[in-house]
Amino acid sequence: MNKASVEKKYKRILLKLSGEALTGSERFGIDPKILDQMALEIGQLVGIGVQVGLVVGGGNLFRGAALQSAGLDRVTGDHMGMLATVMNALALRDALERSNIATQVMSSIPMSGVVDHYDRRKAIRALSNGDVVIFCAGTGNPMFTTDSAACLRGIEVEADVVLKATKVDGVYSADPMKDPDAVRYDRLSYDEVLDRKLEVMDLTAICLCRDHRIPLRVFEMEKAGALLNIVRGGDDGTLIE
Ligand SMILES: Nc1ncnc2c1ncn2[C@@H]1O[C@H](COP(=O)(O)OP(=O)(O)O)[C@@H](O)[C@H]1O
Ligand SMILES: O=c1ccn([C@@H]2O[C@H](COP(=O)(O)OP(=O)(O)O)[C@@H](O)[C@H]2O)c(=O)[nH]1
Repeated sequence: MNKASVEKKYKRILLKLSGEALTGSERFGIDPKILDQMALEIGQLVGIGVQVGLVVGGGNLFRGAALQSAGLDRVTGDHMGMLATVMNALALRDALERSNIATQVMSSIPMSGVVDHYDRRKAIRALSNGDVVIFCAGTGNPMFTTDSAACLRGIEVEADVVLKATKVDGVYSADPMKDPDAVRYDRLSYDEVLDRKLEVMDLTAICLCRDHRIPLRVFEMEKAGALLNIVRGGDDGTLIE
């Protein structure tokens, strides 16, 4: 089958995977079964010629805010959080390469001998060649999140959309994990998310997407086939644009 002939809505995507999604049935760390499942789903996209950039979180290992609550200095905690995303990226690359998917890891924090340093032009070239590129170490700066890093890298590499894979199946009027009466939206404008302070993503990330007019879709990672369906034009989750 000719990859180019497969109908798809997006040619280049930036997929954000939360660190917590990697824990699967475990309480902490990385569940290898989840990695293999993700490699399978990402492989389906590569198989139809979609260019995939990935940003991976670190919340399954460390979060700066949580470390601060435990008494650590916030900036030190954020550095630990960013290093956690590098570990997740290495694990994800391993799973992708075991599935014969060519993958490059680029870190915002230089880490010679372990992963490449982020270089926008090299990233675009790798994506154009069909390699999966995993962007790790967030933005490289404390006080930010990997959601913001995903939107930033998505804008920089000129992705058609940012897809945020998460635990819930879209954006709701309130946190659906806490409020059983919360109502799910199919579509929202950036300003509606900001004005209603819908907390599914941090507001910096939403502002970046609004200012650079890149659409954003929030969807449930555990729903099998959702990712492929979205790339082919399906409407799983909530579209923010
Ligand atoms: N309005 C909302 N709509 C959807 N999810 C929301 C909303 N407000 C808060 N959330 C929460 O945001 C979480 C998604 O954020 P995510 O970044 O994947 O998780 P975390 O911040 O734990 O890493 C969901 O699990 C959900 O409980
Ligand atoms: O640009 C960034 C991105 C991440 N982090 C730190 O890395 C942690 C892990 O990232 P995040 O919480 O976004 O991961 P996720 O919730 O997606 O698993 C954060 O809590 C921050 O401490 C940071 O300091 N700067």
